[in-house]
Amino acid sequence: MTERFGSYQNEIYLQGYGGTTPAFTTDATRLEESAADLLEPGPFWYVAGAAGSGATARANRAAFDHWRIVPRMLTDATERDLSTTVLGTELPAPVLLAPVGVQSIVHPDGELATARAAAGLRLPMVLSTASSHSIEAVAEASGDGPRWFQLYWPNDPDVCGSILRRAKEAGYTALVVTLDTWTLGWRPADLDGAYLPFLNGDGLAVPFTDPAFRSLLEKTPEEDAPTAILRWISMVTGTDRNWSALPFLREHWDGPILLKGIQHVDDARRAVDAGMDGIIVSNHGGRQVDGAVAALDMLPEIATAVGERATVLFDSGVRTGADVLKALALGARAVLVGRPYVYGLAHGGEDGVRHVLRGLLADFDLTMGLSGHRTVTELDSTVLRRV
Ligand SMILES: Cc1cc2nc3c(=O)[nH]c(=O)nc-3n(C[C@H](O)[C@H](O)[C@H](O)COP(=O)(O)O)c2cc1C
Ligand SMILES: CC(C)CC(=O)C(=O)O
Repeated sequence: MTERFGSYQNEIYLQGYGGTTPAFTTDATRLEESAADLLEPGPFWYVAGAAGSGATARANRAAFDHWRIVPRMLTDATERDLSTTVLGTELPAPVLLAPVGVQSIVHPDGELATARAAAGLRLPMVLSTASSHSIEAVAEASGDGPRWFQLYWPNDPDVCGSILRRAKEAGYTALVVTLDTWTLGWRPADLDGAYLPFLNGDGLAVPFTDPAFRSLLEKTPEEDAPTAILRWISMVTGTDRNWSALPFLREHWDGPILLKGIQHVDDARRAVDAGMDGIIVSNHGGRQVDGAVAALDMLPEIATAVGERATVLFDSGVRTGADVLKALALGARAVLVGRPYVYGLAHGGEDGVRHVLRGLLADFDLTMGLSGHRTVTELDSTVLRRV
């Protein structure tokens, strides 16, 4: 029996006796609205924004509404165990923190605060290559907390090998390789504000602290930031890393590897045939291809095709406990959540991230219990109705 996450509900109600309420909302929609009041337009829209008309970001949310939970009664679900194991990492609940770069644009502590909050809850944080703090600094903040590393894949083998080595040495256990962002999608909100955080030097701590990357530069990033920034951007953009390059990653990483951004069942099969341990069904939160299919709509087909042979994770649009339940019932082993915890970070650093995550876990715990489920292994598509 793991911690009863639902008890956060009682904790909040009891605070009411002392005359206090949560520092900020527990509602996902209002959370985004209040982050808009808090942040400058540039950082807010960088986080909240999406590709093009936002059709895919909206579709990600709408897809959850086509599935409804069918609650069961008198099932003795008072004692629940939400724990699971994902590629050797034990999770108290099937939730990970999605890799989100440049977190210092919403709070100076950025990924350090996120790492502390995640570690306190024993939820894995997936650290982005575009982190505002170094691999090692975030590892230190994470302590003995579970941590994975996300790779934006540099086309220079020495730099790539060096970054992977550092991540491994710093205790990141699984590698997430993001495939859907080999160049940035068309993001009107950022374009209108002419806002791209990297050009201010945000999100470059990983390459700038990397000896192999630094050795390629005539002047250090401290002496000539623009040249270093452009060199890095050119290294991680482009499509010259392809399926046949995957063995390079295997040679340089001795833990599990997952491919993130898989949306087609044939790509899922290909990933597994190439020996990958897992995939993340994701459309990057609708930030890349406007008009792309909702990630949830592809999940059942992909999970059916490869779920026996590899670990299938899911992100893009998860906001509530019901969303977590639905994604698991449709075949995901666990979900990753992105923007909500970043809004929490904006509101209150480490405490803010913790509040958002505890809220999501409590909501999931109560939704599980009230729908009659004691463990996540009980969930399959029969617990849902398509409407
Ligand atoms: C501000 C921001 C930065 C992101 N940076 C990265 C990144 O560096 N690497 C990555 O793989 N995905 C990145 N993502 C995508 C997330 O990992 C995830 O796929 C997406 O946010 C999930 O959708 P959600 O925000 O609807 O939960 C980013 C997303 C946001 C909102
Ligand atoms: C391009 C990245 C560095 C950040 C990202 O993935 C995103 O903004 O969606």
